[in-house]
Amino acid sequence: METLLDTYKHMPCTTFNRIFAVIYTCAILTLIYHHILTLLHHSTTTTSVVTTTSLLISDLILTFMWATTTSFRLRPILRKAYPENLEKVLHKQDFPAIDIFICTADPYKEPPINVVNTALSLMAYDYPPEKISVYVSDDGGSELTLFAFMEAAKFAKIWLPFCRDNNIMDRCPEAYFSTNHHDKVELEDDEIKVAYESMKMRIENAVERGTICPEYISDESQHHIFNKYKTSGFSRFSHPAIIQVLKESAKERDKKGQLMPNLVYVSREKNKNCPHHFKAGALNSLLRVSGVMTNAPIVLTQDCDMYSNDPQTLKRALCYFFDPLARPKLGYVQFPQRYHGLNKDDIYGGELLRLFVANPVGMDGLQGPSYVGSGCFFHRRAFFGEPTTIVLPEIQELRPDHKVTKPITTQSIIELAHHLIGCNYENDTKWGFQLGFQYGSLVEDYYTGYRLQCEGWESIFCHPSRPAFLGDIPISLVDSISQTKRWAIGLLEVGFSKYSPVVFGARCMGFVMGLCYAHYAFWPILTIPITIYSFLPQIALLNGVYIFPKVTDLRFLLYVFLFLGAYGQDCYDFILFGSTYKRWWNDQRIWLIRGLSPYSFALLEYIIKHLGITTQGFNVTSKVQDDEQSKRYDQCLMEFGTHSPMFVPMTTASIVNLLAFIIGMIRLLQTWSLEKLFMQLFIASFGVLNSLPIYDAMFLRNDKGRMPTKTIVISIFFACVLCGGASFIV
Ligand SMILES: O=c1ccn([C@@H]2O[C@H](COP(=O)(O)OP(=O)(O)O[C@H]3O[C@H](CO)[C@@H](O)[C@H](O)[C@H]3O)[C@@H](O)[C@H]2O)c(=O)[nH]1
Ligand SMILES: [Mn+2]
Repeated sequence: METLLDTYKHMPCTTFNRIFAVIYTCAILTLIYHHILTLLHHSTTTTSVVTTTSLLISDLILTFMWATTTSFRLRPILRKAYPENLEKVLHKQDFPAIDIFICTADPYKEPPINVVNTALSLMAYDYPPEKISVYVSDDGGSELTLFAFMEAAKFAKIWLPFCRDNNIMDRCPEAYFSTNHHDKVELEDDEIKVAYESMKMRIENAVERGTICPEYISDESQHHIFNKYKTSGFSRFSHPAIIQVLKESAKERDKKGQLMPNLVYVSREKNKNCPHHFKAGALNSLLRVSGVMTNAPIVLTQDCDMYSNDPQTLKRALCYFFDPLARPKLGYVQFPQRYHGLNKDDIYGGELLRLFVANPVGMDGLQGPSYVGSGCFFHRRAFFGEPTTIVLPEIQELRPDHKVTKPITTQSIIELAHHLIGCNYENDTKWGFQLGFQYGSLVEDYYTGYRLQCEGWESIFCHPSRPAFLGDIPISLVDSISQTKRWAIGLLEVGFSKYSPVVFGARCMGFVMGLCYAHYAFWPILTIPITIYSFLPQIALLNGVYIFPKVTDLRFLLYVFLFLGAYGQDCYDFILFGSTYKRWWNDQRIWLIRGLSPYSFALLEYIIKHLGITTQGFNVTSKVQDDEQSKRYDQCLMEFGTHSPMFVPMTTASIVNLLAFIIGMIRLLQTWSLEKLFMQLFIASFGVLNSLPIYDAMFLRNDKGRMPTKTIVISIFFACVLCGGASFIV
């Protein structure tokens, strides 16, 4: 299909994917059939009943996950937008206004200078500046963040005209100054660099001291604002609402006399007795504040570390909003999350290629991709009910079609805005349920996108070759798996709710879309098959029990096909979407690690929560880079450092696999017969191969990121208990 603004085409692999899916399904059914036969007719001892049942359960779960993955492969499409044609369709004065939301939550984990960089890169979009409003939500309630943005407001005056006049691509100052190829613009460049460095120095200095140097505060009004943060009892968990308009488009011009975007700082009221719903709560506050101030029809949500890497992105997104043929009920346009600073082989699988690229391409051919929290342009209207029936907010000023006529600094507007972000404002309203971003899951992004699509909204995946946004990735193992754990808990909350994708979702959106969403919702149950396959065959081998068919058995070929088929197709996807073999290998390893640790912990915590014992918070991922740690990350070393219970399952598994491998090899040398041994020995060897970086961290390295002795001791203990305990039972 082709229009002036965009085109799309089906991926050539579609036919192959569909045929392969049919063949693979037959193979799976045969295997399951054999498991059941074995269970009914050949399981005579308790051990064999237990092992066969475990394998049956594992394979059923793997089958389910395979089916959900396949739903992404049935109709993948690739799109292309032509932002250069936008003005042929739409006069410049008719370009819509946009409200950009940036969330930050902790000045020590999310350095304000980085948040400022993100904001500047977005303010500098190639777009009429007076139509852009940037709203920053500070859930950290910190004057350090406010101070950083006051500085940014000043710096923007020279940065925006500089980018515009020289047509700069890297509009994030930090990214611009850390590359060296800016030839033409040297003189001005130096001057701006000095201004940037001095701003950076002041902001970092303030963060380091934890307070703002008096000489940085230029006037009385600023003093007055910062005093708000010094009142007694003020903390990030308990403080009044603070809104500060740092730049008002209508009043201020940049150094070259052009209009500038609005820039508004918002820190919603917090109170220990009021649930604040983490990021979803912050975003709903911004929806309301921006509603009364500017009420732009287009809204962009952005994580604080995700800076813009391409000034055309907004126009690119608008291509879809203004193409009536693209999607009639378009609710949002999602760009993938991409990252800067990944190490060469991406040791923690931080690229998340499947999650952020391959799967969305697949969903794009259906009803559209899920929402991933950042880099997503929404129709404001999508937050107010189904495409055909609007859900009205409690006050007229918040309606998506309300026209704002007064300047944003009007006293009555400022007062109303403060009121709208009070702790108790949302009580007895529809916010978080029928209006705005959804509450009730730690992955508010996934859940919100899901519910929007259930309501009938469609979405589009936009994946230009130059990344639209670039963000930070966790560079230590514990950060990476803690993030996965938080996601997993959030996903379970959706998976086992009354809105579960397998039932509710499939009914609203159709079976295949339901399966796509179910793929994520039930991610964490992968822990069951992965844990069983990481321990059971190995422990059985150690005890001389053989639980798989012999090499000469036909069923052996079935296993070979199933294994190679799944791994092969996964690898093929990786290469197809432009990654490398090594990255794929690391990704499949981290898949195993996630199955062993974060998923199992998530499942456990989810259950504990449902017994009403505790609740989980949103543990913000650290975006601070420790130099030594960064160096090890760049060398692709796995970072352990300090003990975490989450390291134990993976380490225990690596020890058990090593033992099984050694004993298996000894048995092989003694008997020279591979027939019965082969499959279990193969699985153990595969485990060992995957555990190489773990052995390295345990025994060979002596840098600070090596595995702590405590983890080693605990893991060895568990390994002994497992192997010893099993031999006792057998
Ligand atoms: O109470 C909170 C907690 C977090 N945040 C912000 O949410 C964003 C994402 O937090 P981060 O720690 O970076 O989480 P990630 O796991 O890296 O983020 C992914 O997963 C989140 C859901 O768990 C989504 O919200 C994000 O958009 C998505 O990028 C950041 O800008 C935070 O400042 C808040 O504003 N308030
Ligand atoms: Mn993040």
